[in-house]
Amino acid sequence: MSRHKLVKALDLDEELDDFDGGTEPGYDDEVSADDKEQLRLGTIKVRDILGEDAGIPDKEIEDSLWHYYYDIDKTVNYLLSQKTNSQPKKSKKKKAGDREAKATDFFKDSPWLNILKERCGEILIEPLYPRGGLLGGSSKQDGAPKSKLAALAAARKKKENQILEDGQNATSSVALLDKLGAKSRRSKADTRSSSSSLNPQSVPSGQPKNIQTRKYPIRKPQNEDVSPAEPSAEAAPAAPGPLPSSELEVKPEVTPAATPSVFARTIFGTPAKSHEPVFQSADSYVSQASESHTEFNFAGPSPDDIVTKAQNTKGSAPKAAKQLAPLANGNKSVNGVTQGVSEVDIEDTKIRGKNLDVLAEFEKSKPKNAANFVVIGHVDAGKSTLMGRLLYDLKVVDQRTLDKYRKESERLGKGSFALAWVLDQGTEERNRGVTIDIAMNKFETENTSFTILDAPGHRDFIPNMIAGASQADFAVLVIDASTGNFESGLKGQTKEHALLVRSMGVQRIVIAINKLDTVQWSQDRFDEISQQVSAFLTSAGFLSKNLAFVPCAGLTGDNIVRKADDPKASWYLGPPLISLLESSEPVTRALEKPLRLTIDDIFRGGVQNPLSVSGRLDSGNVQIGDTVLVMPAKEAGAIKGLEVDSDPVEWAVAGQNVILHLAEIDAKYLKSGDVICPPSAPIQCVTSFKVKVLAFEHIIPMHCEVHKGRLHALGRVTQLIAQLDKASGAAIKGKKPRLIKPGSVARVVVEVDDPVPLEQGGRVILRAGGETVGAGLVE
Ligand SMILES: Nc1nc2c(ncn2[C@@H]2O[C@H](COP(=O)(O)OP(=O)(O)OP(=O)(O)O)[C@@H](O)[C@H]2O)c(=O)[nH]1
Repeated sequence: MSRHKLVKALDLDEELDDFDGGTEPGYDDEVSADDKEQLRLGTIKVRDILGEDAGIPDKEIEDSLWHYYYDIDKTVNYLLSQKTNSQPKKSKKKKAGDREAKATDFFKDSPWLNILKERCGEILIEPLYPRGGLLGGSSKQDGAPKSKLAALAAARKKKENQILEDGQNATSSVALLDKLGAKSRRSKADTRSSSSSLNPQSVPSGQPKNIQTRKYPIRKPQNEDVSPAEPSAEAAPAAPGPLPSSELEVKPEVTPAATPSVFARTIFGTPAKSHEPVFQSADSYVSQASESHTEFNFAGPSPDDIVTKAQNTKGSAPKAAKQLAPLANGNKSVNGVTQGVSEVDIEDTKIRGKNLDVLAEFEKSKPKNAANFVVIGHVDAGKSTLMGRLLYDLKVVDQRTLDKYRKESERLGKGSFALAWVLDQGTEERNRGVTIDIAMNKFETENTSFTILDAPGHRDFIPNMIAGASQADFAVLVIDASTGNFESGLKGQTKEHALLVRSMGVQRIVIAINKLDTVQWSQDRFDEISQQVSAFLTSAGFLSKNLAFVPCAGLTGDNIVRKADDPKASWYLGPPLISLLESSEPVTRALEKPLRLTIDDIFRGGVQNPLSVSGRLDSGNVQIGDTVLVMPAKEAGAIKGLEVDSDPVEWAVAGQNVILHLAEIDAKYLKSGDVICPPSAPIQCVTSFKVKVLAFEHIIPMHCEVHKGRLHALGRVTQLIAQLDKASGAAIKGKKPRLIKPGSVARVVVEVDDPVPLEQGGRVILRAGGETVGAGLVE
């Protein structure tokens, strides 16, 4: 029997939300009747395999069954190895070796007890940018740069000051910066297609307007199948600079990292390799930058450094942002962090905003309904194709672009992926025919402004899927209806994705039963799949009224934006997918709460904006001129510019996807997953927290990864405080639990190595050994 049981009857609202915890921890540790029966049946099966004369007492068999969660094969293997090892030993050395083998054998199926040290690093997703001072790496100690790359940056800055003192003219550097092609990383798709061959009358009343698309960069998580991209840090030794290359940090080979960005390549001198730019229109940018970097003198200050410095000097603006007091004596407590923040006197920013009443402005603006939806489902269910079709039929993507994709994909022998290429823009994604990271695209209908978050279906990229789902208001679950594929998908990521989005608070889900062309639009097949999926989703905590099913074929466009053409589909009288999307409820915005923005991406927003971050405003509001705090670095900075959906604006409110152009803060204090908040109401950073967790797998004290949006932290479940009653949420009295079974709810303590910004009510996902083991609410 596998340990990986399916989780049934999980009503997360009931189990996680609707109770305020029990009184005292406790758990009835006695073996339940169910367990006893499993042990009895298991013992019979093990005896059958081992034979009656094996000479192993029942107790030993039961212990092994208990350890292996009743897995017969593992139990038999273990008992056989025990038996072999208990033979008389020939020598002392052999004895020691046997003991070691026995222990290794015993734990070989317990991944959390057998994690190689180097794998601990592997399970984190590397940010797109190289860490260590230039970008990323928000944690710092005693104000000193952490890595040698940071030292390289510091040395460069020192030299830059020298040059400025010598009266070097910054103007030429601006020109050089222009030459380096510091363009916006965003690509705007052609919003007005004139040449679409599709039937324009078929587009429903909700015609798209003012449509923009944006592709997020590819992050690359651990994945054995994917040929590892060149780790970003590897580029460092090649870069000339004050430090000898041997002294620079080189990441271990086991840590696959994202391909260096154009910016990183420019700075570090790594030649652009097989990876194409992430954005549609960035080809010229890459070649320009690649050419330029060869002429750039790395020993001197970077053009941006010079420009920024010159700007600061000109405006006689002293550094407004201050480094906040480090944690006193390494005190890692929540209070320590908060106190550290409150003790710091943050100077007012020199950037002058209009000091608007943002909430009043928001009310005045009569905002359009906005919704983010995440597209989830098993690998190859047709998610990207479906979204590509949606964008094409809505004329977000024009005919010429699609023809180009068709030609290129056919050349690679992947002609059927042409529509998926609208979203999958990374070279590796296209070569392999799989989505690796969230692709973000926008489109508007008459009533609503939508943001699509196309998630990868492959199990190796679940962390990226989690990042996308954390920003979603509702989900579109895509199911491959073709023979055999629905069944394998259900066992695979269909269920896991659905459980994950529910755990992250998503309540509404549109189910696109896709590829119905492959089963001749069989109504029976549609009904069979709808019933099974509906049963699972309601058991996972979705209300029936929040489920909507549509039979469709992304490849042909039937029932996506227009009704199906195929006469075999005439039995379906309901609306196409676009109408179901449009019926989504308006987003509830946490306008009154303090500002919280989890950083999704950090990039160079252009010549005027050397440091920009993107993300969704979880709560509160911001405006130009605001001073903000970045946690956990505890660094303050100022907002010098703002964009909402790629348009420059004065202010932004919760629920909007924004780009903040920052000033008076160094990029080295920022990384994906960090939180931007007001200095007056900073988010707490913790190294230990209690979680009310719903177990997807067995949970014992074990190593795990903590995921919250783009935040990933290595940690451990250190205590199982109590198992909780699923109905009342009260702690079950008795001894502390030894393990939490799948489907149970428990209160556990999780510790992480470095402080992470987390607050009560935050939803986290716990993963271990590449599996999602639980989801919970931070208490
Ligand atoms: N016959 C048929 N094939 C489809 C349909 N939709 C997608 N496909 C094919 O299914 C394959 C996978 O499509 P993708 O869109 O890449 O699937 P995906 O779910 O985005 O894949 P990942 O993001 O990598 O998980 C491609 O070959 C598509 O052409 C459909 O409606 N009918």
